[in-house]
Parts: sequence; C-alpha cells; structure tokens
Amino acid sequence: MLPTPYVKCDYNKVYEPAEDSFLILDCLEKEHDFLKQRFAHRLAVVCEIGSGSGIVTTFIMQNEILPPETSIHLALDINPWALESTLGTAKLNSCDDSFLDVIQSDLNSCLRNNQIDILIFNPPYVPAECVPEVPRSREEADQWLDLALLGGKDGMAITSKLLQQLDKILSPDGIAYILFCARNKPEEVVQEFLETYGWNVKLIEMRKAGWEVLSVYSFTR
Ligand SMILES: C[S@@+](CC[C@H](N)C(=O)[O-])C[C@H]1O[C@@H](n2cnc3c(N)ncnc32)[C@H](O)[C@@H]1O
Repeated sequence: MLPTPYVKCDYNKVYEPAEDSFLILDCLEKEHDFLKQRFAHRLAVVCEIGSGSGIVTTFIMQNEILPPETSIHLALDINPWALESTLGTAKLNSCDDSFLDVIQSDLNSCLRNNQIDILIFNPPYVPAECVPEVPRSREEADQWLDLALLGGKDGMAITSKLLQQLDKILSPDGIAYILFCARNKPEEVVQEFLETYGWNVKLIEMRKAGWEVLSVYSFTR
C-alpha cells in the first residue's frame, strides 16, 4: 500500500481530506501500472482540478505514479487558499524533485486545449439548491470553503460543466478520473455521456462511506 501524504492545513479555509479524497488515492494506486505504461514514452501533463489541501496531487508526486523526470503537475482550484495549501503539502512531503505549478482557475478556464494527459477531479458533489457565489474577497474563507462541497442540482452542476469540456481538455490519449456520489446518479450520467460522446467509461472504484456511496469513473476516448 502506498503511503498517504502528511497533510497539515487550516480546514477553515480548505477542504479537509475525507473518504472521497482517500477513494481517489486508492483509485490512483490501482491504476499505477496502467498509467506508467500508457505514458511510458513521453512527458505526461497531470492536472488536478480542485486540489484543496493538495493531498491527491502530492500523493501522485510522492509515490511517483509517473516518474518525476517525465511528468509535470498542475493543481487548479477556484479557492485561493487551496493553492497555498497544495504547495505547502507538496513541500511537507518532500516532493521537491517534481515540477508543480498551482493556478487559481474556475475549472479548466486557464488551460490550453488538449494538453492534459491525466485529469483528476473530486468535485463539489453534494446536492444543494444552488452553487454558492464566488466570494468577492480572499478573506471570506468560510465562503470559499462552501464551494468545496455544494454542487447544485443533483450535486452535478459543476461536474456536468467539466464533462462537457473533457474533449477540449484531454490530449488524444488522455484519461480523466472523476468522483461521484450516489445522489449524482452516476449510472445515468455515464449512460448519457456514452450516448453523447461515445467514449470509454469505466468504473474504477466504488465504496460505501458512512451513508454515502462514492465511485470513481475513468473517461477515455
Ligand atoms: C471535494 S473538494 C476536493 C479537494 C481535494 N481534491 C481532495 O480530494 O481532498 C472540491 C475542491 O474543488 C474546488 N472547486 C470547487 N468549484 C471549483 C471550480 N469551479 N473550479 C475549480 N475548483 C473548484 C474546491 O475549492 C475544493 O478545493
């Protein structure tokens, strides 16, 4: 079993790693050999959207899911506090050999088209009346934190936006790992995605976490 990064952040400002974060780590551990092989002969660009504390990106770098000399890592989050936390977590776990850049971004808005080889997204997936407004100032920490959880109708408002952008984000042989909870109705979402885009979608991990059932699916062309 690969080690989990040590994380020490201010959880009044960024999402505290929980079962969903750990399910993503398990998924990446399971996919380790596959990913190493898939990107064995070239530089791979790894991008996590919504990096929060940085636990997932740090896990990838710390455990060399891809070798540091042939991978670069981007961690994006809408929450400015998450960017500092992600850099802090990477440093705390001695990931100095890896190239990491952090960018404040609403989903993929900062990315050039078709450059990402591995995309990871643990989204705000909790159903809510609406997605909270983006705070006006950096100091409104608790409001930034609300953006980590609340996902609007069926908890899918943000994830749906990302799914519509996948073709623009991923490189030709790129792969995305996206987390869902049962209330997102992932089977229906996947079916609709298959009918619309005709990609390959695979269930990688599924686990009961308290009263929630979480799953991670991979998406490839
Ligand atoms: C459930 S947390 C996951 C955090 C971390 N990846 C983990 O697994 O512990 C969701 C993250 O997505 C970020 N987020 C929410 N909406 C976003 C958006 N539109 N664009 C980028 N990041 C967003 C939140 O700030 C939060 O850090």
